[in-house]
Amino acid sequence: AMNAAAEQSPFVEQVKVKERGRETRKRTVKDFFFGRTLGEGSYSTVVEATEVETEKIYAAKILDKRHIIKEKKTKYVTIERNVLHKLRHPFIVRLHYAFQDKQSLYFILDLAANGELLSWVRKYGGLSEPVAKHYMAELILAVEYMHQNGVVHRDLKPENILLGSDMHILIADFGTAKLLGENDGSRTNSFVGTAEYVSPELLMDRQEANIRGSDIWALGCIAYQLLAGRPPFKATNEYQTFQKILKNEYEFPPHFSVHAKDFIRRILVLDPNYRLGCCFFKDSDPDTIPNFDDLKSHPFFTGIDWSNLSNSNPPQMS
Ligand SMILES: NC(=O)c1nn(CC2CCNCC2)c2c1CCc1cnc(N=C3C=CCC=C3)nc1-2
Repeated sequence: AMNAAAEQSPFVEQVKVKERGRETRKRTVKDFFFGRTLGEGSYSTVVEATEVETEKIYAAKILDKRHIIKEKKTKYVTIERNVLHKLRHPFIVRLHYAFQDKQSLYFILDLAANGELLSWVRKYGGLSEPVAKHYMAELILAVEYMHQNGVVHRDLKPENILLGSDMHILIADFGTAKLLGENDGSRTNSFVGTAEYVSPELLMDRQEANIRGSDIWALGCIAYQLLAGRPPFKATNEYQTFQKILKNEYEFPPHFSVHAKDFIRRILVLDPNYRLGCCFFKDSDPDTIPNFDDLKSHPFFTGIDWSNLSNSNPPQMS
């Protein structure tokens, strides 16, 4: 043990850090070379970033401080940083470093080298059932983990489901996430996701919406889209799309299997009380740890080895 005086000296601090063996030296902008742009947000840009010392390649999400303050988004950025810091899962982009300079915040994240799942769905005009089933299974494990850690994504869609170099998914963009149980004082959920994936209850009454059920509704829309090549509720404008959602107006293309249709039908139910996977909805005790067993046990997932997904080789896209 060290005496009190020794504890205070900065040198000792360094020694302690080294003893911990984790390389926790604070990174700065100078530690990275920034390359091609991967995506632009309203107040952030995502670029490839190579760590000079290790030559490891990451994705750097660079957020403009002045713009965040001007647009009053500091709360969202704080939530995103806390969520990214908290979540550790093979199917969710990890935050490796966070630092700032005078004008920007930097989140150094896993790079998803194979881009958006959406591009693959578009390329094949919809995926085969074995491939769609595999990716829905990965997505269900990732969303179950998020919900069990009190995080609701709120904007799940194929654009935010990325693919790593190993072709496993990496869920991105927690800029719209909500941390359950944190009463941040905001009564209404001011945020609504992307039109095609918004749940009916969120459209009807934001206050009452159990936003975890909204992530599950989005899973139903994504399952449909992976197989059909397009989302179930799509119209010429947002208002028409919302009408289709509220009237539960969608059809299945002929190639959908009986199990695929049944799985999607049981999720795309207007009343979240009767939606597959929303069992937590009934007992309103907020501390119930949600589990997605009702989703995982559906016959659509026959053949999926739930305990080994992140180690398995994803099926060839087709
Ligand atoms: N908003 C984000 O947090 C974010 N945005 N992107 C790029 C977007 C491009 C448009 N669609 C949504 C994602 C990323 C991240 C997280 C971290 C992240 C990690 N890897 C990639 N990789 C890409 C590779 C090729 C094309 C697009 C993205 N992208 C991101």
